[in-house]
Amino acid sequence: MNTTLSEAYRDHPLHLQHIIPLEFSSFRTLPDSHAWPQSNDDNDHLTSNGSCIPIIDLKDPNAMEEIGLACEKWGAFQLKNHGIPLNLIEEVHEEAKRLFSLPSKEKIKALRSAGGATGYGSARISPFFPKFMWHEGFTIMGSPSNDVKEIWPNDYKYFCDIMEECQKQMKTLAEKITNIIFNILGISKEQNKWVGSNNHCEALQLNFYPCCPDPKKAMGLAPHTDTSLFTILHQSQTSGLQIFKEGVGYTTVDPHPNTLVVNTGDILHILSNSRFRCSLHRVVVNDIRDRYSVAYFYGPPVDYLVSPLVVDGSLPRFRSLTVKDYIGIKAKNLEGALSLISTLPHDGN
Ligand SMILES: O=C(O)CCC(=O)C(=O)O
Ligand SMILES: [Fe+2]
Repeated sequence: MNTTLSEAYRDHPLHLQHIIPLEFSSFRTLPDSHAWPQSNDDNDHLTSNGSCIPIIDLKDPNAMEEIGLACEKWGAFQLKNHGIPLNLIEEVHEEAKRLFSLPSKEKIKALRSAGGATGYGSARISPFFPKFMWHEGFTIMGSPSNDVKEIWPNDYKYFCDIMEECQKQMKTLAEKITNIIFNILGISKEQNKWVGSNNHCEALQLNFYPCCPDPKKAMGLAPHTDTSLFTILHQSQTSGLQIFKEGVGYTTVDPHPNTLVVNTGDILHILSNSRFRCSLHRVVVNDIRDRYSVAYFYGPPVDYLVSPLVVDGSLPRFRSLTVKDYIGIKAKNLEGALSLISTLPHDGN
């Protein structure tokens, strides 16, 4: 399965300039290549503006109802009592720290290839923006051992074991969340036989946002929505993730150590016929501390036909298409992808 997700990306190669991150630690000032035009809403860096996404206890009897409301209102929620051991998450962050603190010439040994999916490199959305991001990442689809062996020939196994365990635990949690969400939407077991099998799409993404000399002008991760059904994310104790909400603007998601952020993605937005938002989010950086996050992207297999769920005689707002076709459209159009498959004129929502 993972090979097929990698294959879906192989058809859309990137240029090296959009894969190789800067050697960030060697810059005392922000290079022009990474200086973004400032907008008014950038003034609220690292301040929570009062309105925030709900924290939901997975063990609460009302969890299902709260998840439904959060997906409708925000396209995101934070989850506690999620079942993933905190020490495992901490070890993932420790391993990420071990990897990202290496000099560039070491990390480059595991560079994602132009048409590749796994490995070290800049964010996949980079080519869509005029400036570069203050970010580096490591993407894992399947086992990362071949790439990590290039960096640590005699010491790659611990990293791989931790990442594998993390993917396993994330998958179990993702299946629980999917069952809840499909229950809310009234999607039958027949339509979701892939849930709980090994026939699904998943990717683990380690993100690193180094401390930045001029954070107000820099961008950690530019605004985007995730392509997945949903994404489960853990951020280190440094804030930076912001979610956009109509009428509110960008809202900082404050980190809580034992809480995971769940962001709904494009596939869920299409499946729910726009009932659930796909959260537009970005990451801002700071000049005090490095920031790490780990994201687990989850969704149906690449050959799954994504068809909007129509209820009460409503019309489908998107044409049906396979996950692979959607990945292809998104790889060429990023945020324009939803509008391109919309059945309504001038509407992607
Ligand atoms: O670092 C974060 O908090 C967000 C990461 C993210 O949005 C992504 O990896 O798609
Ligand atoms: Fe994201």
